[in-house]
Amino acid sequence: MEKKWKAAVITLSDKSYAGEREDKSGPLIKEMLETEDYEVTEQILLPDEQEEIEKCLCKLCDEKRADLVLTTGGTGFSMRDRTPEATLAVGERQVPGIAEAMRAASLQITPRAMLSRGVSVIRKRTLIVNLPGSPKAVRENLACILPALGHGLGILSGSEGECGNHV
Ligand SMILES: Nc1ncnc2c1ncn2[C@@H]1O[C@H](COP(=O)(O)OP(=O)(O)OP(=O)(O)O)[C@@H](O)[C@H]1O
Ligand SMILES: Nc1nc2c(c(=O)[nH]1)N[C@H]1C(S)=C(S)[C@@H](COP(=O)(O)O)O[C@H]1N2
Repeated sequence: MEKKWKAAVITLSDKSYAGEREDKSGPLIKEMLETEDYEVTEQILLPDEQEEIEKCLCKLCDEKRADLVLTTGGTGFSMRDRTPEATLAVGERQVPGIAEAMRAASLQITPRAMLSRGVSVIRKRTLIVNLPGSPKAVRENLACILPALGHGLGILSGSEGECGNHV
């Protein structure tokens, strides 16, 4: 059956891009999305280069018209971590609640959750969400937001009008 949402996944990792470490986080996101109502149409691996990240995000939103773009990696304190800056640069509207929810849930697991600077924004009809880099963090953060994403994507795409008080 055709999936409802078109999703793209970008891994930001200098090591994986250089072939020094297998990217496990991008494929994990794809697997988690595909157990739900998402088709992952693009899976991309990039180094932590802000300009490249911005170009890629714009292309996925403006040309490919993805409903959802999930990034993994580059949200920490390392000097080359620029994913939030690139995301904010292309975003038209901020969605702070998604990052707030992920950090709140993750803080129940590890105090290091506060070290992720990840953000979430809307550009045109696409929602972009930054996830941290490790597969463990990806699993925990994505599990936290997945139950609410579909409703937001429905409103963004115009296929769902009202915001009812569903649990
Ligand atoms: N894409 C990934 N695939 C598998 N493991 C990852 C990935 N990204 C991060 N990790 C794991 O999470 C740990 C911490 O993530 P962090 O983003 O600091 O990695 P890093 O190796 O410094 O990043 P980079 O690849 O950009 O140099 C890494 O040491 C690695 O074990
Ligand atoms: N749920 C959850 N969130 C997490 C973690 C984790 O293990 N679980 N790791 C944290 C750590 S150690 C860091 S440094 C930040 C940033 O990760 P990044 O630099 O790989 O993007 O995410 C944090 N968020």
